[in-house]
Amino acid sequence: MSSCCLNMPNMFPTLASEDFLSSRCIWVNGPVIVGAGPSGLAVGAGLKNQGVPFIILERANCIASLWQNRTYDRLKLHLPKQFCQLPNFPFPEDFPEYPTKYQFISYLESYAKHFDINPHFNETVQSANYDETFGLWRVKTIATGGPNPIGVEYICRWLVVATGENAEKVVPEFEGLQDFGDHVTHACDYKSGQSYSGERVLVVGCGNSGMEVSLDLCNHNANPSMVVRSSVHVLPREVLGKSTFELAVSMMKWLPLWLVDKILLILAHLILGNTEKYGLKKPCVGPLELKNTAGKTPVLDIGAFQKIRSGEIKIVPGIKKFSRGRVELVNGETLEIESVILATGYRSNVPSWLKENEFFSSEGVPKNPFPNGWKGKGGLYAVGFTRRGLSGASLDAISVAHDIAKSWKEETKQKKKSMAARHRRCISHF
Ligand SMILES: Cc1cc2nc3c(=O)[nH]c(=O)nc-3n(C[C@H](O)[C@H](O)[C@H](O)COP(=O)(O)OP(=O)(O)OC[C@H]3O[C@@H](n4cnc5c(N)ncnc54)[C@H](O)[C@@H]3O)c2cc1C
Ligand SMILES: NC(=O)C1=CN([C@@H]2O[C@H](COP(=O)(O)OP(=O)(O)OC[C@H]3O[C@@H](n4cnc5c(N)ncnc54)[C@H](OP(=O)(O)O)[C@@H]3O)[C@@H](O)[C@H]2O)C=CC1
Ligand SMILES: O=C(O)C(=O)Cc1c[nH]c2ccccc12
Repeated sequence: MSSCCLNMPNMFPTLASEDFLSSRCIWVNGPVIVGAGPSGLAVGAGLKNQGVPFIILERANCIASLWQNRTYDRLKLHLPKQFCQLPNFPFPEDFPEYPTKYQFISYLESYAKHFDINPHFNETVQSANYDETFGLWRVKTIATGGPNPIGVEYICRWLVVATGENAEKVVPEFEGLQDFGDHVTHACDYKSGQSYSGERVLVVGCGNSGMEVSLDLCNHNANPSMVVRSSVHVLPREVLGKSTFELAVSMMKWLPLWLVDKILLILAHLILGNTEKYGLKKPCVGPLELKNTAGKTPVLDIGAFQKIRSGEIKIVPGIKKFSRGRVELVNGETLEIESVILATGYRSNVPSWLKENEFFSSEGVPKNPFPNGWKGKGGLYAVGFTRRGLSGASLDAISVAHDIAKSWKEETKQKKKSMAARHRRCISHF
């Protein structure tokens, strides 16, 4: 058992909270991990391997909810599989170079089963506070799995934040969007272009989501116009049959970042031609530098660019305003459209629940850059905020599980020693 119910007011009088609905307060003998995505599962696996008990709290009703509930049907990993597997459990050998989302989900299900990880589903963390007096975290949740929602409070020494860089969708405000009509969807709710067949669709945003949604729309006989309001790097997913990402990783071992960026841009030019000619202005900063500094992922093209070149995907500039069935662009052009898909990205939700501002920034990511952003003070940890996708999450998870296991073992040993001493004192009294 990793946790037990306590009558908290007797044990820690100052920790009891009047304004909290809950009748349940649970002491966790180990860390509380928030989020059962790849990051949370990878930390759980590392802790299991070292015999450390823990609990995982997950707001959804399943593991990897981003992948299961908030991605479209035809999604594939866009980095080769060796960069996407989690620690201590390789992908099955028959997986293709770029596994489908269903293969990835099935791998994650096997991962959880293999390490016997059983998250608490339907439990959303509402707040987490550090109690300086006791050196403990108080994590409050609402559990909605039963007939009525109940509040639960967990008390623990270690808190692992694994809620991801993509926890909430970004929905920008546009003038007149409320008058446009009902057909406005965020990319996280887009499943397939099937229901858009024959429609004129405005796709807002030209990151990997905007590009891949536009491509999928084309493949279902819809007519997408994609908004490029600033700039974007488009790289081919592969160069002469070899993954561009893998090539970049190899070059990074020998060459400085700026040079790798230059080489990537030359290769992209050789393979795709001049992308700027089609309205895809390039950022001033190179693709990897931009990923590292601003978190903006370059597009790894899987076919959208060909559709842009052929005119099947139309590129349009920024949006001025919407009206019923229409959008007006900053260049004065007006488009008649049936639907809007907002491929406008995601953000962290950490600031909404973690009461801490030393380790995490106001954007909800660790302030320290990679590789130093995984450990805060007072037993606080972060996994999966490196802007380095699944491989970054795996590296974090290994460091975090190792560090927690070390201090859990030390503290457990000390607790055992003091209990033995107390026991001896008791015996000597008789
Ligand atoms: C469409 C898409 C495709 C991607 N493809 C790739 C790829 O090919 N390769 C790659 O390396 N990366 C890719 N990424 C990046 C992606 O961030 C990682 O793949 C991965 O999902 C990150 O794992 P995570 O566990 O950190 O976050 P998530 O997968 O987002 O998991 C976080 C979990 O925390 C839960 N949660 C959030 N808030 C709370 C709360 N308050 N209480 C309880 N639970 C909470 C969420 O429900 C979620 O299940 C992609 C991202 C997107 C959006
Ligand atoms: N196959 C795969 O593996 C896939 C991976 N992903 C990953 O998921 C993550 C999220 O990607 P994505 O969803 O594309 O989000 P991104 O944050 O990468 O892109 C958001 C896009 O929306 C634009 N945008 C934001 N606000 C506005 C606005 N008000 N008006 C016009 N445009 C706007 C941005 O433009 P600007 O740059 O000007 O701010 C940008 O082009 C990335 O890491 C990506 O790599 C996504 C899809 C597929
Ligand atoms: O798909 C993503 O969002 C990722 O973060 C994967 C990723 C990590 N580093 C990169 C550099 C270039 C393109 C994708 C990635």
